[in-house]
Amino acid sequence: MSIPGPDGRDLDRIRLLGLRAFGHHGVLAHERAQGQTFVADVVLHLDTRAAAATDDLADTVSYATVAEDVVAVLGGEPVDLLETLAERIAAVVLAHGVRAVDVTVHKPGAPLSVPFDDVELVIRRHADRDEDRGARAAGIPADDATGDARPTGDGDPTDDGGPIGEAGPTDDATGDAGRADDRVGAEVPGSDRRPAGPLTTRPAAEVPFVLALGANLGDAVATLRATVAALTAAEDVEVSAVSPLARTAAVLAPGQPDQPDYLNAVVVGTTTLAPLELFDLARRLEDAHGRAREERWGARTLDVDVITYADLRSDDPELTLPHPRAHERAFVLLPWSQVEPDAVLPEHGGVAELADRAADRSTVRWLALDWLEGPGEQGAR
Ligand SMILES: Nc1ncnc2c1ncn2[C@@H]1O[C@H](COP(=O)(O)OP(=O)(O)OP(=O)(O)O)[C@@H](O)[C@H]1O
Ligand SMILES: Nc1nc2c(c(=O)[nH]1)N=C(CO)CN2
Repeated sequence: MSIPGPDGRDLDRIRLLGLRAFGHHGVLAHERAQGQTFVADVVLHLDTRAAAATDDLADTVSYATVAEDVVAVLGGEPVDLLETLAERIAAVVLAHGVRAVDVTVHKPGAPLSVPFDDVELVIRRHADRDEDRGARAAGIPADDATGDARPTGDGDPTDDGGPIGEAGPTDDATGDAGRADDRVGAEVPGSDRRPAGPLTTRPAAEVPFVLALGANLGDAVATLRATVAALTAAEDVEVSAVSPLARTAAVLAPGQPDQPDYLNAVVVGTTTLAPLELFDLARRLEDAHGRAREERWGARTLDVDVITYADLRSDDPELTLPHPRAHERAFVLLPWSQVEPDAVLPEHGGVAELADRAADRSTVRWLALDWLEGPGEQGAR
């Protein structure tokens, strides 16, 4: 069934049917141990008119890449429920920039005691900002969302109380006008639901960003690889470099129980997404890999932090820029300095020098330079 687009006309659909992979999902021990074939049908709802006019793949979604991402979830980290599997598939597909997706997950080998042909779960998910925010509100404890639970002295953004996108030291008295070239782009559709401002404004031209990835639960290498692949495939995002993979001791709050080592990497690139759109993409990728948000600095399947977006400064607790703790984290600074040796973190200084001074510097060990391909190390510990 078609869905109306923003102009009221029906969206088009790309249907990928019978995508399959051998997976280990299920509640029962033998399902986890032996595995079985899982099948997915995905229907992408999008407007294909621009691509039809230009005949250019860049104006639509590459169904081949979507298919690879879906199969990676089917054959990836085991989950108990078809519901979880379908939700993860929806999240990786939405990360490609389609407006909505229908996901049908089939489990023809389900452990039933009666004859049957198939078990199917069908879900529809929208890339609608209200719904994104609803899901986020449901998944994140209030403390976490406001930053209130952060220890004192680590840059709690709520202490600063400044306005969104407060002008930084590089800006003159004209504030945002000082960055006019970067900030005059279109408002994000639906941004009326968030206060209009620099965080919801798309740049007129591509701007640089830095993302930090971390994982210390599950098959961390596979998760990080899939995340880089999804970022590379994402609409309006150009990945220009990915750092070597580092193995790092978990940096914990005082008294926090020990955790497995992390695998960390940094992705740099350019984007025409608004800052909060880039942040939402990061959140969707975390959700796609089953990120739980129960404990601050808890062990996690995937963390994607926005470290910098152009030269934007923001004191908004939802998206503080630059990331308020990046300057003291060797697990961010060292990988970043590997791909951008001369990078500077506004207000703090050269990234390579900051890395050398960071308290966790000695715990960072390089695992692999070419970790995006090949067998890699399985898991963080
Ligand atoms: N630059 C940023 N990147 C990612 N999250 C941010 C940023 N600025 C503020 N936040 C907010 O921080 C909150 C906690 O995010 P997250 O769960 O990723 O934290 P964490 O990884 O446990 O800790 P840390 O923020 O110290 O890395 C979220 O509500 C998010 O909106
Ligand atoms: N080594 C390491 N430690 C952490 C990390 C991380 O990515 N790597 N992330 C945290 C919260 O974002 C807390 N501690």
